[in-house]
Amino acid sequence: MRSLYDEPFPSTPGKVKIERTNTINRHFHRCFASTTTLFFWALFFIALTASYLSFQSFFVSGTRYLKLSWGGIQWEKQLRSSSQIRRSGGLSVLVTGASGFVGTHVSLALKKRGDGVVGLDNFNNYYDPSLKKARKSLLNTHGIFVVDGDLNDARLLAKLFDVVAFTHVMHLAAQAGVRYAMENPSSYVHSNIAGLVSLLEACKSANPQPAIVWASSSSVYGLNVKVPFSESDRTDQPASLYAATKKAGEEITHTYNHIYGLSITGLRFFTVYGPWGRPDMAYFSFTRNILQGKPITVYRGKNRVDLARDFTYIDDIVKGCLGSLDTSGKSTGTGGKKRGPAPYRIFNLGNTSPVTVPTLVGILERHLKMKAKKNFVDMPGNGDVPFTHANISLARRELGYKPTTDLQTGLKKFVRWYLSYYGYNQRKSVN
Ligand SMILES: O=C(O)[C@H]1O[C@H](OP(=O)(O)OP(=O)(O)OC[C@H]2O[C@@H](n3ccc(=O)[nH]c3=O)[C@H](O)[C@@H]2O)[C@H](O)[C@@H](O)[C@H]1O
Repeated sequence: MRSLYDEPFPSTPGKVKIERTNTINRHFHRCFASTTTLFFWALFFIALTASYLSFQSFFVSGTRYLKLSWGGIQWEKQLRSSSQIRRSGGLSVLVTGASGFVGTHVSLALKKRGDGVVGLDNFNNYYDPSLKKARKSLLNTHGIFVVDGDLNDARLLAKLFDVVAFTHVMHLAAQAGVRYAMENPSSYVHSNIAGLVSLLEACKSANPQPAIVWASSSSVYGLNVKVPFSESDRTDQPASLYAATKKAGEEITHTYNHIYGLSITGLRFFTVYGPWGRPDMAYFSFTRNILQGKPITVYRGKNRVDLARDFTYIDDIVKGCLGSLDTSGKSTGTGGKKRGPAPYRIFNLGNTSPVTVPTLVGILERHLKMKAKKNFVDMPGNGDVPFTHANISLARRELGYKPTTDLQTGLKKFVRWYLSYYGYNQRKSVN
């Protein structure tokens, strides 16, 4: 007797000869024998897949909701307590990039004088996040709550403005670093362009609208050769993507000032250094390498000319930031509508005395009591500029800005902090 398997499979289900199969197989083939039944099965499988997918997406979004690092009664309580103003005429400030170098110092200074401060930081890993966490702990011990979140999270920003009526935003969150822009260009667009717009959108819709003070950069002067750099000088020749995104930020904030009446102050920081600084910056990485006996690379410009920077100490920058907040003037809009013109300002915050990079190395050698192993290398074409030099007349006049710390003194304070933070006296390794 021939079994079913001896029969060749029919090419068309409708042509199956049912009488030559057993009962079960007959049913099986009948099911598939008509196009109507096929259609039914196809529908059934589509419905099954669709319900699986919708269940999965419900499950994923549910999990995401549960994992949110912000929200809830306790979280809102922390926000309110942190933003509490404790002096008459005080400010309530949202500090973005609060666990960054400048953000930490500005937050502490504001809190110290009785202003309310809430921090926001995404704790990204551009440099050692443990340093950012340590800064966050420092802020916590001073009663400053730092929200773990990203500028591009519009829901989070809306919630922050919902819970606290911030009078000011000190916007310091950014993708920093001039040379890293060639390695990771999209991170500059994400933070310095998209993140900025997301923040401005939230500020424009907030009621009351806060005044905004934000960090631009000396790098916007790019290939400008007129010294010292004044705010009215050319800034349309950026040398790096970092500089280009900061310049774009100046244009974007102008638009929001013009359309929505947001009060805007942009600060062009000149190579800020000091305790709790950024490990990617030259003074910091030079210190680390000198202590570890590793060589450092010192860039040189055309014809072996030394590069120079208008290195500015953190305490001076903090004074400039607070002066800017205090004099910012009000935003004029409500509910996303402009009611009148609002201030739009840009200031240089520098030290006005450029120092060459080899001189910086010499100062570090003296403070560390160790010799650096220097490798001089021609400046690579990676976005660097040969020198920076700030004209600060405008900031002096409008903000009362007056830097008082020279590089020698500032680096001494930095080295003292560095040795203590990394436990270097106990010969703990530094990464
Ligand atoms: O004012 C700004 O707007 C910017 O300041 C800072 O940029 P820069 O002035 O480039 O500081 P930084 O990297 O410390 O290099 C200092 C000098 O050391 C030289 N340099 C650097 C590294 C190295 O290995 N060797 C070297 O010679 C280098 O060629 C340069 O001459 C901020 O990082 C940036 O985020 C932005 O805020």
